[in-house]
Parts: sequence; C-alpha cells; structure tokens
Amino acid sequence: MPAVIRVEGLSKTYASGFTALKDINLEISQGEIFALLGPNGAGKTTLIGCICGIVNPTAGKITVDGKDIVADYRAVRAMIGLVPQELATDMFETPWATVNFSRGLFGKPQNHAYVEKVLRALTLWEKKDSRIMTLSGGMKRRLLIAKALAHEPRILFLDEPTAGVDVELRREMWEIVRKLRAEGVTIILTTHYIEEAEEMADRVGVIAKGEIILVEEKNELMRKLGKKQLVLQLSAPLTEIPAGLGAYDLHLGADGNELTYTYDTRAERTGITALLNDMRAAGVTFKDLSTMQSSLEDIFVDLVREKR
Ligand SMILES: Nc1ncnc2c1ncn2[C@@H]1O[C@H](COP(=O)(O)OP(=O)(O)OP(=O)(O)O)[C@@H](O)[C@H]1O
Repeated sequence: MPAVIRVEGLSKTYASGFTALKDINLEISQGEIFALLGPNGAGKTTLIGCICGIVNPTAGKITVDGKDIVADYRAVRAMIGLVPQELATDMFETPWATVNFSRGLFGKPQNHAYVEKVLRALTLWEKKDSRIMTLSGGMKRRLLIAKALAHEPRILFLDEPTAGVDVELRREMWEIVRKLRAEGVTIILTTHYIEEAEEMADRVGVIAKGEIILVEEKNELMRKLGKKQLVLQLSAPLTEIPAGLGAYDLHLGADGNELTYTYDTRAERTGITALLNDMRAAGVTFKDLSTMQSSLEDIFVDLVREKR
C-alpha cells in the first residue's frame, strides 16, 4: 500500500520551551488503521495536531498524499477529518445544522443526501433536530465523528475515541471505525489502551516522551506485549542458575532467593510445567509463586532499552 502520510524529522518545542516531539519519522499507508499508543503526555495529540495543521511544527516536513501541509494547507485540510477529544460546539444547535455547517466550512457544496447518510450511519438521524445538549454522551461522541466526516475526508484522525466511555460504547465506536475503513477511509487513532490497539489496528506506533519507540504490525507487537513473568520464592538461596535449567529464560534475583521466569502468554505452551519438572529434577524447591503481567509502562521501558 502506498504511503498517504509522510512525516520526516518532525520536532515540536512549545513556546514554554517544552519539547513535545523529537525527530519523528512515520509513514501511514493508504487504507490502514494505524493506532498511536502511548501514555498521558507522550505527544500523541501534538503529533496529530501537526499533521492536521493545528500545531506549527518547529522542524521537519509533513506531506499528505504528496502535498506539503504548509504550502498546500487548504488541499491537505480538505482531505482530513479530525475527531477531537471533546465536543466544542454550540449546545443549542442541532446535529443537522452543525454537520451541514462543518461541511460548509470546507467550501463543499451543500449535499443533504450525504449529510443524511452520515447521520444515519452514526444512528443520529432520529436526533437530527434535537438540541445537542439533550443528546447522551454516546450520541455526542458520534456527533463528533459525523462533524469530522461532513466534508467527505479520505483520512480520519480520532483522538482518544473511547477515553472515559463504557465498554458497550467502546465496542460501538470500534464498529463505526471498522465500517469507515471498509469504505476506504484511512484511520489514525490515538489511545492509551493496549486492548484498543489490539482490537482495531493494522499497525501500531508506540510513542513515549515525544519519541516514536517502534512501529510494528499489530500481531508482532502483541506477541511482544504478551509476556508474563512467573516469580518463584525459593526455599533455599541459589548462587547460580543450575545447568539443567539453562534452556529457560530465567533471572536470579533478591540475593539468590527469587527466580523469575519470563514466558509468552500467546505461545502454544508457556513452558511452566516443563520448568517445574526440571526444577524438581535439579533439586530446586520453592515456597511460593506468583505471576506478573508486564504493564504498559514496563513495556515502554523495555522497548526504549531495546532500542538503545
Ligand atoms: N500548548 C502547549 N504548551 C506547552 N506544552 C504543551 C502544550 N500542549 C501540550 N503540551 C505538553 O506537551 C506534552 C505532550 O502533550 P500531548 O497532548 O501531545 O500528549 P498526549 O500524548 O496526547 O497526552 P494525553 O494522552 O494526555 O492526551 C505534554 O507534556 C503537554 O503538557
């Protein structure tokens, strides 16, 4: 698939002197769902703000469909729809008026049939003449998407589409995103949630402290994220890992009193049964055991370490 968005050497330092993005290089392919995964303050919103022309980059170059976002601002903006985190619109307006107005902002001719199609697709048609303030939280979220789609963009950015929404609504949002992709829209979404990236994305970019740490096919990333640790409190301390256990990914810690085994939860076998058997054969016994799942934070730390 050809790249529809190219980001080269992008950096952003805010007026406060804070550097939110450092030398970002990224390509988004046409028709994919790309998830930008990162903790709070990682720079996700700043990055999409730069691509959408809302935030001025300090350095670097961005093209959308081969057009420079600065030199060709209007053409680029017309190709992009942005679903922000929060609704900033007149609460006394109606969905019908606000979506038609959004379309007009982009200089698109009126097209009531298209606006109707969008409102119906987002199950807002029944509410088209209600005041926005009377809509439920889920309806307001869907209205944000309807507004972003008003001018028929080919690329849609969703900034934390499911932050603070319940499970049912989250699934509904995912369904909407999938339908849009099926219609050929390229989708870039930001999220804190590994499950969201896992559920939705074709590729995932992990961002932390203003740097893209890795970009990976979703399946490959999930394999890396699927690591768990088994921690064994030994009955007696060891000075080294016995030779008979050399084939396992083991770490001896806590003055030889703790053995940690790292395994892949997605592998066909965890290897735990074999490890415990081999430990018995090697005469190593334990008094307690627990498991730990790597947190997103641990994973970021690991990834940063791996990169260096
Ligand atoms: N206008 C601004 N002036 C100064 N610093 C800013 C400005 N906007 C954002 N920042 C800082 O830049 C960093 C990145 O913010 P950004 O909103 O891009 O992160 P994010 O990954 O989207 O976070 P979240 O998940 O919380 O939305 C943060 O430390 C933030 O405080």
